[in-house]
Amino acid sequence: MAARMDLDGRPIKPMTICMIGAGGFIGSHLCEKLMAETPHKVLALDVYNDKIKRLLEPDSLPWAGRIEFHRINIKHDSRLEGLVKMADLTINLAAICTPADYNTRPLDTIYSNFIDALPVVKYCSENSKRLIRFSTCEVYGKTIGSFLPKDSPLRKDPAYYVLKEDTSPCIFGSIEKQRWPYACAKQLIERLIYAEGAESGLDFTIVRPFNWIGPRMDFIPGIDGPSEGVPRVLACFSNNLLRREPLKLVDGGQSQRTFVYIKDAIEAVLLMIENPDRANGHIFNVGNPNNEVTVRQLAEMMTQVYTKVSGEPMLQSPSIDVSSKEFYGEGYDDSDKRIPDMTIINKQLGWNPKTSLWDLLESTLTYQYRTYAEAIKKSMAKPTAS
Ligand SMILES: NC(=O)c1ccc[n+]([C@@H]2O[C@H](COP(=O)([O-])OP(=O)(O)OC[C@H]3O[C@@H](n4cnc5c(N)ncnc54)[C@H](O)[C@@H]3O)[C@@H](O)[C@H]2O)c1
Ligand SMILES: O=c1ccn([C@@H]2O[C@H](COP(=O)(O)OP(=O)(O)O[C@H]3OC[C@@H](O)[C@H](O)[C@H]3O)[C@@H](O)[C@H]2O)c(=O)[nH]1
Repeated sequence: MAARMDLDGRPIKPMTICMIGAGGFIGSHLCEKLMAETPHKVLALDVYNDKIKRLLEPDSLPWAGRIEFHRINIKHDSRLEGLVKMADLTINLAAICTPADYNTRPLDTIYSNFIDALPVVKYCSENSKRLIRFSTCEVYGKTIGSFLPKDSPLRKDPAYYVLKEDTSPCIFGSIEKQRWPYACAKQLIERLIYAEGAESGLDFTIVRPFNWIGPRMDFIPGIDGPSEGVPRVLACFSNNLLRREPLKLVDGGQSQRTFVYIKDAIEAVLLMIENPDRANGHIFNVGNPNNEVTVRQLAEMMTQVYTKVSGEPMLQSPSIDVSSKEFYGEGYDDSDKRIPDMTIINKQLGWNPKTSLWDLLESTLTYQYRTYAEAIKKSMAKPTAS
């Protein structure tokens, strides 16, 4: 492998990365990228490894010896400190991060996103190790514009909705709205890490992903996850399409999101990993401001793309409206609109997303169809117990 250069033209030294949550959606793509394109070594920590199994076996793989899986629950495992010490850099991805869990398991959500993340910060700080912490765009909560009267012309002014790392406030709902423990826990750990940087000199980078989507995201209920489980929207809609059910639009599907292709986003993370001088001390939005849709538009586009990749005809009524109470239960609330400001990541790392929403849905739904269509047909053909 030719020597890799950083953005300032210096050769990049091979490093050891302790990746916590490496078996998840983002972790699996990051491991794949690091194995295929870099000389770095990964200590992959997770409770599951299904999504990275093909990187771990067999021993003849070109990167064998550079990735090591450790089945560890970071809540209670004394091996964690030793693994952080062995690495040059720790990346913490571990979290409960599906909205259906926030209002139904708020305690687990707070523990997972704050309490369980504390020792990782402590070990990095005490041992002078660099930390890349995965936070979320949800720390912004709702936009300022959402509080303006519906007909206010200011709602069209980007100053009232574009989300900037260094100036936008974090606006959450009331305590009864249990959508927000996740965002609040993520915000507090960001503040703690920032304070460790200021007071103890911790080298940190905070990543705020804006709806990264692609293959291997979450699970398909009843196939590789619980039948009653509610994953994030990409997997919910994929499941509906695969089962030929209408897509469920929560509260009319009026909320807006910007979606970025996982492979574009991983490029940004690799730049952070390999350019510490440009990434340390920064908080980065990572998203695609050009891919904004309402959830209703997302449903329409996914239906069209799925029809193309599967060759199956569209349903007569491709979507239905459901209330958030019915879908998520009591206490659900929502972010209205999420457009990332890209100034900081552009200036520091020169990164820009490339893939359009149509193209990323086409490759993702092709993957979903190839991976799950047969298994779903078989499971639906089985007689159900009466
Ligand atoms: N995907 C996105 O668009 C998105 C958006 C915003 C924030 N994030 C953040 O990025 C990170 C990764 O997200 P993802 O989409 O890959 O989610 P994911 O659920 O696929 O991955 C999280 C992984 O962490 C592991 N994990 C959880 N608790 C653990 C513990 N106690 N010990 C060991 N492993 C544990 C899980 O088993 C899972 O494999 C999370 O912190 C999430 O909050 C993701
Ligand atoms: O079947 C569904 C699922 C979801 N939705 C809606 O689709 C939108 C997106 O829902 P997702 O489940 O993907 O999650 P959200 O974008 O709300 O939050 C996510 O944002 C960033 C991360 O930190 C987390 O991964 C998660 O909290 C929401 O408005 C939700 O109500 C539907 O209308 N129908």
